[in-house]
Parts: sequence; C-alpha cells; structure tokens
Amino acid sequence: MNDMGLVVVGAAGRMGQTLIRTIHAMPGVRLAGAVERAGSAHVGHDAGELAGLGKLGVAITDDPLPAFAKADGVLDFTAPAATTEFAGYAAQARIVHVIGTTGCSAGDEAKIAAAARHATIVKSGNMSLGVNLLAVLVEQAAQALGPEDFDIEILEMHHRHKVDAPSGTALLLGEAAATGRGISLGEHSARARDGHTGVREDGAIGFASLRGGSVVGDHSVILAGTGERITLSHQAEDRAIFARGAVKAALWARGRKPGLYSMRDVLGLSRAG
Ligand SMILES: NC(=O)C1=CN([C@@H]2O[C@H](COP(=O)(O)OP(=O)(O)OC[C@H]3O[C@@H](n4cnc5c(N)ncnc54)[C@H](OP(=O)(O)O)[C@@H]3O)[C@@H](O)[C@H]2O)C=CC1
Ligand SMILES: O=C(O)C1=N[C@H](C(=O)O)C[C@H](O)C1
Repeated sequence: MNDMGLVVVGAAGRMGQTLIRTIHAMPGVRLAGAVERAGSAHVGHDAGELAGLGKLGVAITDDPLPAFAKADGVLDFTAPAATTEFAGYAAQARIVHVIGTTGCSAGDEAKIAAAARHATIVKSGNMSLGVNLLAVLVEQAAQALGPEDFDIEILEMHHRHKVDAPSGTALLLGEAAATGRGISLGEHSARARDGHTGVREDGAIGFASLRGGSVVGDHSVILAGTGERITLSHQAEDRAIFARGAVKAALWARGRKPGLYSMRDVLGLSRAG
C-alpha cells in the first residue's frame, strides 16, 4: 500500500510542529498538506522549515478542502470551533480524521458524532500509550475499591498556555473511574472547590487543575481511603508521545468503516470485565 498522506491542521502550533516532525520520522506516512487559519503569518511558508526540518516542499495553506481532497487523513490538534469545521470537511472528503483537540462542549461532540456517520474518526483526550494504559488501571482500581472506602480525586498540571480545564486527559481518566464504579461522571463530578464547600460528597470524583511553566502534562488519580492512599500517575515528558499515537491512530483507521473510535480501540486495550 502507498504511504498514507496526512494533512496537519494547526500546523504552526505546539502539536502541529511536533506532528510534522513525527510524520517525517515514521514509516508508512507522508506529509500531504499543512493548514493554518486565514490571516496566520505562517501561510505560504514551507511546513518543514517551520518544524525545523528544512524545506519539504509543502506550503502552509489556509484552504483546507483542496488539501483534504488530496490526502488520506487529517491530524487535528487545534481548537473546538476549528475541529468541528474540519470534521465536516473530512466527512465530505471521506478521509480519516484523528482528533486530539480538547475542551469540546456537548454541542461540539454532537457535531463530531454526526460527521462520524461518513468519516472514520479517532478522538481521544490523550493519544499516548501510557495514559491509555493508565485509564485501564484506573477503571480496575475504581471497580475494586468502592466509594464507601475510597474517594477518587484527579489532579493535573499543564504549561501556562493551556486554555481548557480540566484537561481532556483528566476527563478521560474520570470517565474510566466512573465506568469502573458503574456511575455517570456527569452526575458525580466535583469540578471546582472554593470557600465553604461543606464536606466531600459521597461517591464524587473530584478534579483539580494547576497551570504553570512548560509542563507537557502531568496526571495523578488518587484513591484516598482511611489510613491509606493509592496514586496512579503519568508524566508526559515530550509531545512526540501524542504525535506518535496520532499517526498510529491514522494508520489503524485507514480503510476502516466510518464511526467514532477511541485510542483504546486503536491500542486494543480492553475494558475491565
Ligand atoms: N489528545 C492529545 O493527546 C493531546 C491534545 N492536545 C490538545 O491539542 C490542542 C492544541 O494544543 P497545542 O498544540 O498545545 O495548541 P497551540 O495553540 O500551540 O496550537 C493550536 C494551533 O491550531 C491553530 N488553529 C486554531 N484554529 C484554527 C483554524 N480554524 N484553522 C487552522 N488552524 C487553527 C492555532 O492557530 P492560532 O495560534 O492562530 O490560533 C495554532 O497554531 C489543545 O486542545 C490541546 O489540549 C495537546 C496535546 C496532546
Ligand atoms: O494542552 C496540552 O498541552 C495537552 N492537552 C491534552 C489534555 O488536555 O489532556 C493532553 C496532554 O495532557 C497535553
């Protein structure tokens, strides 16, 4: 089979540049296009030069549709408004859409699910192998250690530029804990505490977010019992772990029937029985 042609949208971003370098380094894929928003100073420049690779002969464009028409897939780590728009275009072009963007609203998720009727979409709040394995462990721990004995709190820290909270990963880990407990995260999460909060609500899954410096992404799931505490954690040291996962997801999705898939589908990580 030919190398899979991938378009990177948000090509000038932190993840966009990492994706361009990762595509260049991985077998089975090639950079087919690079997209930035209209008005970006990067439009017209070579994507390889922007990513520190030297000239690749792929100019950054602000016109996604012609780029998608010549590609097999799109890697999208941008922003919710852009991602919902790209989902429509990817469905139109019938190409794979790998979505790493976080901070999507319920309305955004509905638009993405609608696009997945025509496109093969892989979406995850975290594309790394480590975090997706951690989610399996969290699900198992939450199932084994019930709410009468253990409280679950999720702590995350990210760089000063991050715009959404809790992180997509924290929510993914919260979903895993809720699944393990057989409850709905929406009905059992404590998202912010300030002032006179009263005592902790029984069975709640709590979230706390820290922002600062250049932290790539730290996550801890704390199961706090009386007299003992278990902490399951992951530290991302390099954005390449997310980019490699995204490329792996695109290759996995190629030729697969339309639908909305997760990284756990891609990695074959089973759910707790
Ligand atoms: N799932 C995962 O594994 C991971 C997810 N992420 C998520 O990925 C997203 C991006 O993160 P990061 O790279 O750090 O952010 P950046 O802000 O560095 O990059 C986002 C890029 O997308 C561009 N962009 C925004 N809107 C459009 C548009 N309409 N058309 C084209 N380009 C657009 C931005 O341009 P401009 O600057 O002009 O707005 C920017 O270049 C976040 O939601 C983050 O949480 C990050 C890492 C891993
Ligand atoms: O914005 C980031 O940087 C990251 N975002 C993702 C998230 O919201 O969890 C994944 C990773 O932690 C980095």
